[in-house]
Amino acid sequence: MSAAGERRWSEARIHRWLASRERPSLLDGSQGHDAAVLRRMQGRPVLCTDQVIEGVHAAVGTAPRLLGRKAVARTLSDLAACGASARAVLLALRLPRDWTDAAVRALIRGAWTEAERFGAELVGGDLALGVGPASAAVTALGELPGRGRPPGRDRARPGQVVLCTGPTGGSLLGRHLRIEPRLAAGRALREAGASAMIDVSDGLWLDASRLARASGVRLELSDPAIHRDAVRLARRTGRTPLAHALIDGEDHELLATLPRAAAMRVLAAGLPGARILGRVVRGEGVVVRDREGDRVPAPAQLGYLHGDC
Ligand SMILES: Nc1ncnc2c1ncn2[C@@H]1O[C@H](COP(=O)(O)OP(=O)(O)OP(=O)(O)O)[C@@H](O)[C@H]1O
Ligand SMILES: Cc1ncc(C[n+]2csc(CCOP(=O)(O)O)c2C)c(N)n1
Ligand SMILES: [Mg+2]
Repeated sequence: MSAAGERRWSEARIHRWLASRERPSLLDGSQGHDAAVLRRMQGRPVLCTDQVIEGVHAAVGTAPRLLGRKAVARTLSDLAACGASARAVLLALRLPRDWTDAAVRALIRGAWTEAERFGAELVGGDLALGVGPASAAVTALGELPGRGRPPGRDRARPGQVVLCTGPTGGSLLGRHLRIEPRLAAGRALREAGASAMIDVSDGLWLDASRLARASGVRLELSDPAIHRDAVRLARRTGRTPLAHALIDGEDHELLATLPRAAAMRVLAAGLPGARILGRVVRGEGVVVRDREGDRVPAPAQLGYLHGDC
């Protein structure tokens, strides 16, 4: 990471640079303090955390700006699965000794720019020297307006349809570094009456199975939308585009269950790329059918599981 003549990063210099940036408007306490005291929000607070590790979530040598962007985007995607809006993020960095000041600043700027794109502010974080690969952990605070029960993984009900906000597969070709957290879609789906939601991070089949298991139902999916990246990747791997669409992961589309009439309304109101993939029935597990209506056999690995790949 360090180029000839460039200085290796120092915590003191990064802190000074952070102190010089504009004060986040959500901050009620002082900037750069031990903890960020925030102004009161109207809705319910929603919290989640996620991380990006070099070599695991992104190839070693990925541009620091993209690491920061991805760390925030994948965390905001979990807020989207609750129908929440993003408000604030914290960024904890573990950085190798040979990174430069410029690289560290690029990562942090990548993170805060991504947060701001969705109306959230970077209000704090942590910096530490790490032995081994870089990692960026993001904790996000969201806000859930209204009073109704938020969507869960455990509230899919027989009779509902299954909706997915976009095509899946082939994210490893580059889309996984430019995740689009579906915050607006998550809010629209919750308002329309989605009772269960999950963001597809580990693979459509695996995440659908999690939703099915938590709810005690079966999901029947047919002819899922295949991203063009899945078709491109299939040419290299010898797998089918459908297999990539079902198991690749890091799509970060939302999978939601809701009454059919509500799904039709939300689609008619405008959710580009979204489509009804199937239905919720009594039973367990996930059944997938291809375009011809033939049942797709479940692969040995339904998606990405740390420790099992
Ligand atoms: N180290 C941990 N300590 C406490 N709870 C955890 C820990 N790791 C995961 N969980 C909880 O387990 C549940 C499932 O975690 P999982 O990582 O599958 O969800 P997720 O955050 O949506 O994943 P993704 O990283 O794909 O967004 C979540 O409620 C999460 O908060
Ligand atoms: C270098 C490199 N190798 C593999 C992958 C693919 N990958 C990594 S983590 C993950 C699932 C989501 O993670 P989590 O369960 O932590 O949310 C997937 C599909 C990648 N992006 N970069
Ligand atoms: Mg998730």
